[in-house]
Formats: sequence, structure tokens, C-alpha cells
Amino acid sequence: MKLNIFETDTEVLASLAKYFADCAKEAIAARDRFTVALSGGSSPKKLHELLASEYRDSIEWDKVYFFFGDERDVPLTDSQSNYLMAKQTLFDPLGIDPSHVYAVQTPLGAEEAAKDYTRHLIHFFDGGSASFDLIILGLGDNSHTASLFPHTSVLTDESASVQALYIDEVKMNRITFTAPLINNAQHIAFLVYGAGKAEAVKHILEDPKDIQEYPAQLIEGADLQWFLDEPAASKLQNK
Ligand SMILES: O=C(O)[C@H](O)[C@@H](O)[C@H](O)[C@H](O)COP(=O)(O)O
Repeated sequence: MKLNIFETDTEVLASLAKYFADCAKEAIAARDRFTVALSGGSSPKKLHELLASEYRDSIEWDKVYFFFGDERDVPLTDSQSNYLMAKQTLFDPLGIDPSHVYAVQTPLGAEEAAKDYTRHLIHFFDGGSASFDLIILGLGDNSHTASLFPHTSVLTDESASVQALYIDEVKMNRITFTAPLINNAQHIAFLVYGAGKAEAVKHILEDPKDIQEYPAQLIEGADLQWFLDEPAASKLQNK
């Protein structure tokens, strides 16, 4: 695991955008395509905007395939939709071919949408287990990532799949990658900035293992990188 800590969120975003481009170049050179699962929430918005501007001409966007590590059980036109956020901040500005974007089909209902997404992944990855080139994750103040929330049944799901469950904490159904599916990725990048995340970052990186309390501790992988600003890393003892 590698910690990339920068003074400001601007520097964090610049570093992650470069990392994204590097992962894309590596994947396209090896497999002529780059598969990436995006995170929801607000933190990625600035990353998307940076990619759509600074990296417009330096990534072969027509070889990039977009997925979502989790989604809220809302219409794809709803302001809470992770798909809509990415469409507005990344896909539309770059003119991404809609056939390269795999939105979670929430109009099917959460359970069916999760099954449908799992089927799509099996098909897309030629029947093998999905191994994304890059998965971008955020971190909630309560130590959740994707929609792996504390004290939920999905935390102990050992299948590399997409699951739907009601999350009492947010009073809505969520559709989420399981930890094994996330951990199958070639590269995993946490994007975490702001002082409000400091407690959660310390829990994940330095507190004893307690995945029910701190679900993001479940995330591990060959190349797991954290992109943090100083405020978010401020409670770490070892950095
Ligand atoms: O659908 C979601 O909300 C995300 O996937 C979630 O895991 C998010 O990354 C964290 O809640 C952090 O959200 P912020 O970036 O808004 O703080």
C-alpha cells in the first residue's frame, strides 16, 4: 500500500489524475482498453473535471470503459445518482460514447439491478471474474467505502459480485461492489481530502482490524494507493 499525501486537495487531484492517465496508458498498451470503476459522492467531481480538461487530449478516451463501484437506488436522472454526477462532470464534457458507460440500471429495482450488473460484468470480462484496471474509491466519515457501510451483511460477502441492500444509515437501497470484487482490481485508488475525513483515515490505516466498524479496512490489493491531503492525513501517526 502507498500513501500519497499532499498539502492541498489541488495537488491530490493532480496526482490522482496523472495516476489515472498512467493506469490508462498501461492498460491500453497491454489490452487495448482501460476499464475503470468510478466512485460516487462529491470528492470525485473535481477529479472528473480535471480529467475532462487537462487530460482531454492525453488519454485515448475511446478505449476507456466506465463502471460504477456503487450506486444509489434512485432514477438515473436524480441529483443523487452517481451516474448523473459522472455524466455531467466527465462523460458529457469528453463526449464519451454512451455504449462505453455501464450505468447501474436502477429502474429495474435494486435487487434486479444488482443481478443485471453482475451479469454485465461476467459478460464484459468474458465469463471470468471481473478484474478492473482501476477502481477509484472515496471514504465516508463513518469509514464506509463504495456502499460497504458499517454493520451491514455485505461486509462478509465473499463473492466477487454486485449486491443490493437497504442501508438504514442513509435510509435508501444501495447497489455495491463487494470487497472481493474491488480487491480483484489491478489498481485501487482512494481519493480522500478534507479534515472531516481525518478520523476515518486513522481508523482505516492505523487502528486494529474491525471491519464491521471500519469497512474500508476490507480493501486490499496488489497496488492499493491512497491520495490524501494533509488535513485528511492529520491524525495519522505513521506517514
Ligand atoms: O455513493 C457514494 O456516496 C460513494 O460511493 C461513497 O462511498 C463516497 O465515496 C463516500 O460517501 C464519500 O463521499 P464524499 O466524497 O461525498 O465525501
